[in-house]
Amino acid sequence: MPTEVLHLPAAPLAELDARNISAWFGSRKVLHQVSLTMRAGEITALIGPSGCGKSTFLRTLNRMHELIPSAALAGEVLLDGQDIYEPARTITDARAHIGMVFQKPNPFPAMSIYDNVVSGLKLTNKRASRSRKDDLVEQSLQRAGLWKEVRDRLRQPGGSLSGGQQQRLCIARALAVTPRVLLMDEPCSALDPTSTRVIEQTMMELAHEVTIVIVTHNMQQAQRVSDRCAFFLAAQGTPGEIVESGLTSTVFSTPTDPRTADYVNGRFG
Ligand SMILES: Nc1ncnc2c1ncn2[C@@H]1O[C@H](COP(=O)(O)OP(=O)(O)OP(=O)(O)O)[C@@H](O)[C@H]1O
Repeated sequence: MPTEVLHLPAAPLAELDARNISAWFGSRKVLHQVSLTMRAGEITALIGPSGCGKSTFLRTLNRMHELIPSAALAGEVLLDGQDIYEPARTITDARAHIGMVFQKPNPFPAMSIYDNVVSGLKLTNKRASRSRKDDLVEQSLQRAGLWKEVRDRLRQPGGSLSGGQQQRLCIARALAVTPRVLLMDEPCSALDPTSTRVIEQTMMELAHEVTIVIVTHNMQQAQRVSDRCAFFLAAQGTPGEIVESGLTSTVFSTPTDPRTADYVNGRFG
């Protein structure tokens, strides 16, 4: 590994703007005309009770929803003003710009830590020389807050790491393709409180360089990490909608809708 890391340019900060997103599984509509602006360089939290469509909404933001055979979608997702669903744009293109980290850490367990980090390059059809890969691995692991713990064991399998370390490895893998947006679907729900705090710290440091959208059930977490949040709700038998969105401090302290107040105060969900 090189002793000095080239400073690899980060992608410029980008805003993600979802407009009138409706989503279906078969004939069942699960989201109705959801619009939300996720501002550049901020962390936006999606909150709401189970089944109200938060994960589905998140998956529409990088075209993962359309991979489910019965799934359908209406609306637009603008990345810096350009719709990722335009016919000329590909799924691979969307993935290259909008990365995702899942609830359960999912590194390739038998693959080395090093190869896990660079594995995203192949998926997005990016190529890099060996020395550039070395730099990319170091920088991505640093940004994910994992470098110091793994710098001497990069050839060990990803599966040898703890759960929290594996999740930071997944964050490093997502960052290695220099995305402009990072989507995180309950990234800490499988982790202990200490690992959770480390991931939260990592997110807050990353927010200066990449726009972050996180689904969380943890109200304290939403308040600790997010700048803004959106409260989703699906009333009995109806598709999910956003009831209220805004600055997290406002949504939690002085919500305008009584349903938001009930939810953030733990009265349901
Ligand atoms: N692959 C699928 N096929 C059919 N229906 C689905 C599928 N995935 C989700 N749904 C349905 O879509 C609705 C929204 O689900 P979604 O997972 O987006 O909600 P959520 O708010 O993220 O829930 P949770 O907080 O429990 O993860 C639910 O009614 C769910 O049952």
